[in-house]
Amino acid sequence: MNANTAPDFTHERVITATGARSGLTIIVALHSSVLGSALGGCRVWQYDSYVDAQADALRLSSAMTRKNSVAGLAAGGGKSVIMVPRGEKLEGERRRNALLDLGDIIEMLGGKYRTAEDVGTTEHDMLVVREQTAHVVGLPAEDGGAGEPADATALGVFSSIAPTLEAAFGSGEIAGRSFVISGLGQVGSRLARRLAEAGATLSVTDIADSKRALADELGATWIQPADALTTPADVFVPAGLGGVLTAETIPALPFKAVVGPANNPLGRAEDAQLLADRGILYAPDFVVNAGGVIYLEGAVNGLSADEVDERLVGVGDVLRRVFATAVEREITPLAAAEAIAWERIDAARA
Ligand SMILES: NC(=O)c1ccc[n+]([C@@H]2O[C@H](COP(=O)([O-])OP(=O)(O)OC[C@H]3O[C@@H](n4cnc5c(N)ncnc54)[C@H](O)[C@@H]3O)[C@@H](O)[C@H]2O)c1
Repeated sequence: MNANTAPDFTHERVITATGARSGLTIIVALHSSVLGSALGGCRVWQYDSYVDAQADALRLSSAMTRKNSVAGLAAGGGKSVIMVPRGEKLEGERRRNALLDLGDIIEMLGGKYRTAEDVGTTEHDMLVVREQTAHVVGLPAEDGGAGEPADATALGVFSSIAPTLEAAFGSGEIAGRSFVISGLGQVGSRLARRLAEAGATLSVTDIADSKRALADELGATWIQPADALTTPADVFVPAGLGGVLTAETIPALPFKAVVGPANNPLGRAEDAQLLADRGILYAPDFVVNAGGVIYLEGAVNGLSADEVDERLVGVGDVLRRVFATAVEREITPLAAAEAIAWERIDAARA
């Protein structure tokens, strides 16, 4: 995880606490509630220090503000992190205690922040959080919740592929295009299936060797994780963790476009310009991976499955607008997406 440099602090409120039951460091970062109650998942992850965990929470929560704004949701941005000591797996009673502690902290914010599952947490974890606070979404379907949003996220990313290909190659045709997918988790695996069905040529990898089975099933080429950024392809799909596209890796990237679900795949925002200088089209993460929050907000607001699907397919139209704005204003797609996000928030503030 790329958490070496502190992100800008523009947050409404951040609570960093030692969980009363678990003894673990828990961070709840409310970045903005201007557009409505903030929505952003809870990450359970190992960090070297609480400073790294806090930096990650700050970065992820401000990205949620932009994501929810660009997606047109009446929701602000926030995120929570439960820091797991190196070498420890958060399981059993300690996991339950940490999630109860998280619920207590979320409750302190009085509904200005709602959590959901994210990397390292599941819908069943959210049931535990709900014991302490009502401000949680994405509960299991059998408990009346919306369930895991990974399908929706994968559909939103898939809807972003054709606009990316159109902008990079002049045609949105997926069949015959080559992709490297790094990360075959909940979203990456579903996306890989959709791309394979659409006739893409896939090279895939994951740090979990067990994912090779999916590669075999889809007729994809399995590559080593270390080769993900150097295996030639039309498109790179970051679907693991963030911080992989940096001043060190960008000069040698053998791709024409980057589009994928991973949050914060760039080391720094400035790296968007390095990609543009190399003629590599970057589809901003928080635009293309908004499917999960679109789905969760849709469930909260009682939309039908068809209405939600329509909005998920609409992620592609939002991305087309981002690319068009970038061309019009002669800025990177990332800067264009930021501008669209902030214009909406500024208008709501005015
Ligand atoms: N799940 C969602 O609905 C959702 C929504 C928005 C954004 N995202 C983002 O998309 C990304 C993937 O989410 P997910 O829910 O599929 O998570 P996941 O934990 O299910 O999958 C991540 C996968 O990446 C693999 N991985 C980790 N480091 C890797 C590396 N260096 N090289 C190759 N593989 C690596 C892991 O082994 C795992 O299989 C994350 O960045 C997440 O924040 C997910």
